[in-house]
Amino acid sequence: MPEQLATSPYDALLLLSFGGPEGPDDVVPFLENVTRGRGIPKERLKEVGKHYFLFGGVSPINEQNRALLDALRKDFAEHAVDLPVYWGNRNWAPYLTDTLREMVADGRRRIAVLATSAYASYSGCRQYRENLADALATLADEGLAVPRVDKLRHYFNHPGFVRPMVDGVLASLADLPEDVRAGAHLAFTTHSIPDAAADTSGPVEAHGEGGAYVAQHLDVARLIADAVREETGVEHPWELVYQSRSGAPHIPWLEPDICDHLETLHGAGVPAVVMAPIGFVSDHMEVLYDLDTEATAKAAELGLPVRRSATVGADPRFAAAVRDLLLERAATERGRAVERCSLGALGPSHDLCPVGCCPARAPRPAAAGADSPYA
Ligand SMILES: CC1=C(CCC(=O)O)c2cc3nc(cc4[nH]c(cc5[nH]c(cc1n2)c(C)c5CCC(=O)O)c(CCC(=O)O)c4C)C(CCC(=O)O)=C3C
Ligand SMILES: [Fe+2]
Repeated sequence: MPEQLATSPYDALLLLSFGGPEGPDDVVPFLENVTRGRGIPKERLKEVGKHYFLFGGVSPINEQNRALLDALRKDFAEHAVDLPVYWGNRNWAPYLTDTLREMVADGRRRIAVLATSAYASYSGCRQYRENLADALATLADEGLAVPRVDKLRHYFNHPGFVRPMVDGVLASLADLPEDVRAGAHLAFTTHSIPDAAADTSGPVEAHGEGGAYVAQHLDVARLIADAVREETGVEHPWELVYQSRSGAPHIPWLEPDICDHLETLHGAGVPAVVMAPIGFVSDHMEVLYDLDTEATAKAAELGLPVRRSATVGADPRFAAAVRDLLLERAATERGRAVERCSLGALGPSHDLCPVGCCPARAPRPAAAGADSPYA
């Protein structure tokens, strides 16, 4: 096998995701799983439950992950990457712990993990690492062999993540009525998180206002806006805005919200907006409800033409990026110098989250980082 295709030391890839309900009876238990110990107001939970019921109690996220699994297996098969791909979720079946148990039963000892979250932050990175640590602790309690898990680096600035979104924004612009197209703004959106979580996101050196979370999103937004300008010859003004806020109103979260932003733009005479959900890997419920339903209704009320651009989902270029990240990390673990592909100003992210990266409010064990209790 040629050196660049060697997947050693890994014997499996694990797709680690959020999970979502697959029918009306799943919605409440799913929300209980998501919010356990997180202090989200009851009213907010009732509201979010309604979003799911509006779609028959089914989140699209699981189907999207199944499509991504297919895309990964196809890509690996076509490129002679002989590695089994598994799937486990934080909040719904197939649960992470069950998948890891199955992987151990299959003899997997060294696992590369791809999380369906591209950026730094407690919710997008450390929380997944805590879930991995909890699952490994359960395996250890059951007397099972504890596999080693390595989380692949953040891919927000990998071309296989950015380029499909550039195409998505171009398609949305092309879909706008011609008379408003040239004046359209690009509203890049991501999940709002508490200001305090943003400010401490990423390695300690990146802490400060907005932290790595905001800096990484700004870098991606700029990359996409630049590529769109190159392609269309039109300079579309852009902003990074937020969506899906939860938590108590007196706690500051990242702003402005997309709906307020649409109102501001409309008030300023902007003729059209493309909403580009760069914070998300697939068109899951946060996209379908918060953008396609709520923000789109807001825009209709204002008489503002909007389009929402696609996330990467199961794009073959994203699957190829995952292969690239996997082979890059495998080579690194074998002690080889390897090219680390990235676009933009920030450079490739670290492999191992350092101590103090994206801290939790209440410290808990987290796997796959410099402070991991596991080898
Ligand atoms: C940064 C981030 C991402 C992106 C990174 C990643 O993808 O991981 C993300 C993704 C997602 N968030 C999702 C769903 C939910 N998130 C919630 C709550 C929260 N999210 C937060 C942050 C994030 N969330 C935060 C700071 C909270 C507050 C509570 C807490 O500190 O934990 C709640 C509770 C109710 C509510 O308050 O909305 C729900 C139902 C789904 C599934 C969608 C589907 O079903 O299709 C996905 C992909
Ligand atoms: Fe969330």
